[in-house]
Amino acid sequence: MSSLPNIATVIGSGTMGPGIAATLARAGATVRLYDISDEAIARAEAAYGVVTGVLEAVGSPMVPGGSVSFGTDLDEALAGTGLIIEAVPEKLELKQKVFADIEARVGDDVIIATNTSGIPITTMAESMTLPGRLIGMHWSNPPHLIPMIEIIPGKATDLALVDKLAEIVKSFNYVPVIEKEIPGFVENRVLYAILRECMALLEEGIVTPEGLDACVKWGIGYKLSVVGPTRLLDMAGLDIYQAVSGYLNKELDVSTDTPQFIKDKIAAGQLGFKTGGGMYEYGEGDVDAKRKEIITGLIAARKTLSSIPNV
Ligand SMILES: NC(=O)c1ccc[n+]([C@@H]2O[C@H](COP(=O)([O-])OP(=O)(O)OC[C@H]3O[C@@H](n4cnc5c(N)ncnc54)[C@H](O)[C@@H]3O)[C@@H](O)[C@H]2O)c1
Ligand SMILES: Cc1ncc(C=O)c(C(=O)O)c1O
Repeated sequence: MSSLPNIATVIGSGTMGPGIAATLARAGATVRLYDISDEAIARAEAAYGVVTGVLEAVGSPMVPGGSVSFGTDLDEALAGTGLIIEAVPEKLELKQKVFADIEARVGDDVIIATNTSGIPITTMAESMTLPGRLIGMHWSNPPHLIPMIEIIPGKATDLALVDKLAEIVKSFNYVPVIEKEIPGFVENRVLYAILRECMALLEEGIVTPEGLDACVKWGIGYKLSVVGPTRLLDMAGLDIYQAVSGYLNKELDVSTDTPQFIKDKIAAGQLGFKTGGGMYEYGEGDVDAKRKEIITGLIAARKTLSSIPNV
């Protein structure tokens, strides 16, 4: 019998919610996707066919009986649910308000998982009636394509939930990575270390955005998609790592704030795909075309990576 609850609820239907909902439905769950915004729900409904097409394309096994329903009624979304995944914007107070609204409506045994990118679970759980039921379940974007989920218990989390959630994650053929709590968790600590250096290199004019993307894609992304950073050190030689890190680590960017040129772009309304401009400019139809290229590339890469051994 699958460990995935029969009914699951996803709270927040923005970038992450719809892909999470579709993945759980594909694994056989009756999923309720909830948002406060009618537009967000309408967008998710309109895009649902594309998302399920992607799951089909990567050969994600389909357990019959799964479905997604879309709505803005929280009581309906939570009725009979066994697993709630919160995916609302990354704001502590908002998430805590959502947990309070949920706790007022569900039984004590319902698991509440949060897709926070890195706010400590312990902090988020402080306002909860039953803090032991909150656990970090960090999906990577796009969630219906990246088959790995970080699982992070907070200080108050009931430890039985860790194994339970890991079994749920395995039930839809994703890899659970269980971690100790630390701000940003593991994936975003590594990603943001890379992004900090990348943004500093751009700000200093050391390389163009196109050059940076090519260098990181081939020099780092391609290799790390096959070997992982730990094995990479064996491949390079620990002596080489010592020699290079000895002079290079002290040169790397250590700034603690978001770079000014990114703040300026945000102030000018340049947020990326969602506003039609960000690090690059996009003309009519360019965003849709880029999204398609990215999804096509991720499907092809996932098929290839799934067919070779873990190194
Ligand atoms: N975008 C990413 O790449 C990514 C990856 C992994 C994790 N995350 C994390 O997942 C969470 C969601 O991120 P996102 O990118 O999908 O955000 P988003 O801004 O794209 O979507 C959030 C959705 O939540 C809805 N919402 C706001 N308040 C709500 C409420 N009270 N109840 C229900 N819905 C509400 C909004 O209407 C919106 O549709 C964040 O914590 C984020 O850090 C994001
Ligand atoms: C820039 C960025 N920030 C956060 C996350 C996830 O929490 C992602 C991602 O999953 O890709 C990201 O790209």
